[in-house]
Amino acid sequence: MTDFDVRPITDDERRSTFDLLRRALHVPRVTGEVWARVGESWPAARKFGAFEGGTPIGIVSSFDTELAVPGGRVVPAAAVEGVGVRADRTRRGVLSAMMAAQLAEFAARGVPLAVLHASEPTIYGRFGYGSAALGKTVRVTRPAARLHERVPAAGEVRMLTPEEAVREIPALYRRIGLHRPGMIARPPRWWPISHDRHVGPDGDHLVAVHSGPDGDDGFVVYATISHRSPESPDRGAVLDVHDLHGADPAARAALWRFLLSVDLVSAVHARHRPVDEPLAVLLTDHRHAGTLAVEDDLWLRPVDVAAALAARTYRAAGPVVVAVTDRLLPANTGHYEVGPDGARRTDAAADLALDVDALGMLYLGQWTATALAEAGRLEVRDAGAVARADELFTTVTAPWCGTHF
Ligand SMILES: CC(=O)SCCNC(=O)CCNC(=O)[C@H](O)C(C)(C)COP(=O)(O)OP(=O)(O)OC[C@H]1O[C@@H](n2cnc3c(N)ncnc32)[C@H](O)[C@@H]1OP(=O)(O)O
Repeated sequence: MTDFDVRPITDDERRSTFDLLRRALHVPRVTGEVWARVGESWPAARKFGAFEGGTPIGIVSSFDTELAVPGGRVVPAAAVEGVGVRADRTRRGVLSAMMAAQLAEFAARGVPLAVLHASEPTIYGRFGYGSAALGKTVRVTRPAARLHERVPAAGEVRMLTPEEAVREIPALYRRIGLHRPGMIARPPRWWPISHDRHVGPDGDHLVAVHSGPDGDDGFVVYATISHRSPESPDRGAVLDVHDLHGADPAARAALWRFLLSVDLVSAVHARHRPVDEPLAVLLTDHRHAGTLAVEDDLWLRPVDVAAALAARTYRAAGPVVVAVTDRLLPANTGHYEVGPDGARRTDAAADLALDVDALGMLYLGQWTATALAEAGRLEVRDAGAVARADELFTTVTAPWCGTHF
């Protein structure tokens, strides 16, 4: 049995908790020189540590962001990151205690939704997070893959210098906007660690920007993995896409056209792309764009169920009453009516019942009520309500986060 306290960390505990996290994720501790550069991106704010005496044994962190929800609204959200427990203190409730403290703090601040990317899909369901957006890993083989002649071709692609990439991409990401449910705003502290480090003067990633009729409207960040060897000297490199965003389909197609035009390349590889990105129909031959995997991408937890349900829109269908159970935030447990004119609490009898993590799965439109019912994750009390819930919650565009954190 371990005796530990969970509390917000202090400024003096930033470095030791950062080191603890890196150890939990199996990456080496940073040197003093690196800490001097990245330390500011690990502020004490929004972090709970678990401590034995004064020694940290666990950490959970988050940052404030905004999340696009179905219907186009962008709502405040907490992005959970930096979760780790010291290897000799796992499986004795340390994470559970930190998650409970963090969720209580989100609820006290009135944050409607929390999101995260999970290192393992088995961890977060018990804390009310549901797998809310999937991402696919694609591989487009070269040199045969080419874009169909009808794919619109307008604008120009230009490569940026490392200095330009650091300077220009944050504003371009903001200009592109959060146009898909699941996309999040990237706060200033996200960029040094997740972008500048890769694309800046010491990084090994390349950046290309697309300019359309109204100026810059898309960018791609990618790395080049050389596959040449003495045994196969002619084998081309693989372009590994790290970040690709475009304001509209034409900008995104132009960036793919650019990637497929780079010489001495045998394949373009991209992880965590939207599941409905129409790569196959952009190409003359579907088979040159293979989906290697479809994985959980964004996990979502309604923190304030009433506010979360009211934030998104619903398609036209008869209303349904959903009973939600939330073990960790019991104030959420209750009945909610959801219809084309919005969502609110109700005393009416429930047509459907589910736990808050399953509501997280339904929320961005990734999973249907039918799928959740078939999997036993949604209890059906009125058979007609499942089809109505399918219609209400469905979105035309698949949800996608597109930001690693
Ligand atoms: C958002 C992010 O940052 S993702 C990164 C998450 N971090 C990592 O993966 C780093 C390596 N792993 C770790 O540091 C730890 O194992 C953690 C943080 C995943 C879990 O911490 P723990 O303190 O062991 O969790 P805790 O003891 O509270 O476990 C609660 C329950 O979850 C289960 N659980 C916890 N981690 C896992 C896991 N990796 N796989 C399966 N079950 C797990 C426990 O068995 C326990 O189940 P129970 O309630 O039925 O008994």
